[in-house]
Amino acid sequence: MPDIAPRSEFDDTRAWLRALPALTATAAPADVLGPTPTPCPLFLRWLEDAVAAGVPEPQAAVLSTTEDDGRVDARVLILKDVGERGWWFSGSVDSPKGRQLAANPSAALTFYWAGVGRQVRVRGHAEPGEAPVSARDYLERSVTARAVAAASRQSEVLADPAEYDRAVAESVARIEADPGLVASAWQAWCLVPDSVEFWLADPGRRHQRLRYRRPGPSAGRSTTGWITDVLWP
Ligand SMILES: Cc1cc2nc3c(=O)[nH]c(=O)nc-3n(C[C@H](O)[C@H](O)[C@H](O)COP(=O)(O)O)c2cc1C
Repeated sequence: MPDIAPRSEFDDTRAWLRALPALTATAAPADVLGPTPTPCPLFLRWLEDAVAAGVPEPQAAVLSTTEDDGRVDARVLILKDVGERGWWFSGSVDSPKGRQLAANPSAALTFYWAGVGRQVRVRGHAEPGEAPVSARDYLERSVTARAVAAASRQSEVLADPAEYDRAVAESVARIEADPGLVASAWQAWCLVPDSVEFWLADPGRRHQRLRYRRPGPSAGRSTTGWITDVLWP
């Protein structure tokens, strides 16, 4: 990141924001969008590229969901696994996101890897994973992370911070007494995609976009289950 003058030296916030560099990644190798039969291997290749380029926390993504009244909600979380079935993430069924997904499983995951100038958008529906998958995910967390997950009334108002400390301490004690304990609300979800878009920045603003989508019932011609389209930038 080049040296940028502090915000106070700009006329207004707008001017400061305009001065911040964006899409600074250098051009990618020509074959970087070479399509694979399904989106999963291409995603993994891109994720490997992001890791190799030192992109911080490339496994973090924005999960978008909707509320009952149609309002959109979104938050960052961690990608737990990827395979041909879909993109896995986890959290509490009692959290707002858990309730939103139960009411409407339509969801999207958005990855942005600035260091390599790439974005991936995964859209589809979230399926609750099988109980052993959720249990394994929970048990792989640290004791503290398990205790917080078990104790937390996530996203509710915390009136008294001492209440949090008490609840987590009790939860740690329960886990230490029974290390195999799995919080009943912990859930792994699989975002089963119907569309996955790969977006590649170009220094000359001729960005490249490749979208995979599952054909509708009438199309029925794809051998892999996916159709690819190049999109206008
Ligand atoms: C880098 C990062 C990783 C996170 N990972 C998770 C995660 O894996 N699962 C989760 O439930 N929340 C995770 N969070 C917290 C969520 O962003 C969010 O605050 C929380 O899940 C409550 O969201 P909700 O009220 O929409 O349910 C993470 C936050 C950040 C910034």
